[in-house]
Amino acid sequence: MLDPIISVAQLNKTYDSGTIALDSVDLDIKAGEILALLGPNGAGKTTLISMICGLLSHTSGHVKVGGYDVVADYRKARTLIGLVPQEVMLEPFETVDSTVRFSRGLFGYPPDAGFVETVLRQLSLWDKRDTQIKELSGGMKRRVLIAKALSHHPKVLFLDEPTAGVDVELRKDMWNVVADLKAQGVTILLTTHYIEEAEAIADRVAVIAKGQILLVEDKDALMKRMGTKELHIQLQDTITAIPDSLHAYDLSINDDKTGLIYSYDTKAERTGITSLLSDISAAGLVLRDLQTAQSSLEDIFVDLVKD
Ligand SMILES: Nc1ncnc2c1ncn2[C@@H]1O[C@H](COP(=O)(O)OP(=O)(O)OP(=O)(O)O)[C@@H](O)[C@H]1O
Repeated sequence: MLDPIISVAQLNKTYDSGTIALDSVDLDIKAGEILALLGPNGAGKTTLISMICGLLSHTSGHVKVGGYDVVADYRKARTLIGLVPQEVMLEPFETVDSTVRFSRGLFGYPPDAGFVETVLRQLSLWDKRDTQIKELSGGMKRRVLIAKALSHHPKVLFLDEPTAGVDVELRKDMWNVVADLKAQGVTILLTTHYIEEAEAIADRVAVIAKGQILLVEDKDALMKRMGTKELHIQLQDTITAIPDSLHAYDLSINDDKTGLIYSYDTKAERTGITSLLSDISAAGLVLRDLQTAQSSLEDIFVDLVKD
């Protein structure tokens, strides 16, 4: 990989309690990509993000952001990073506008009303600029967290569960915001429990469980490699046993015994569907309906972490 913007090497974290939260983690993130970090509760996602952001000390290993070591060159590395934390931490009596302006100042940037307006408009917060934080809905507060993180022109944005507790409409809005940021060249690392979120917006997917990275792969390639497709064949009459003449096919009877499910590999030269359908009719079974179903990233994820 050419010059990753984030480079994590052999990172370990053992908390004082003895919990091993990260176990030899290696992870490179390319500039401009959206990487979704998926993992069950307690997998180590927040620990990893906090360590990349230099907020938490590590037991051993190295993390570089934009070429700067997050411990030795903390300040330089931190200026490149925008962090949207999982928990909403905002001053309730401040307005949206002052929250974002203040955060920009903290990073040493001079006031720039035009830039702040652009950020607020991008996040559909412009109309709320004079509203106090305490009067905003939960979803709007999350947007303010993003605006705050963007106030100092970060090159890398960390979104820790950006849409937790947000309704479906706002979630899709947020996905558009993330797509806009990517178009501007911002690298994004996002953690999420909504796997359809990763499926919708990520370029690559990393799966972490028990502090270990199980896989990092291009999302489309992963779905192609691990995904299977099913053909659901509804029959005119109920079926209790698969006819002998169909035993060569990977078939099962569906739960309500009204049809067959055929699993096939989309990458194989032949799916076998044509011959299956003619063999079904030769076996005296009458078709009523056909449907295909593709396994989702969620199915793949569950498969990966079930052990
Ligand atoms: N400050 C701490 N002290 C001791 N153990 C901790 C601390 N913070 C986290 N842990 C433990 O480290 C492990 C990883 O936690 P972490 O919060 O990184 O997981 P996560 O993947 O972000 O989980 P979630 O999806 O629930 O947010 C867990 O076993 C957790 O209990």
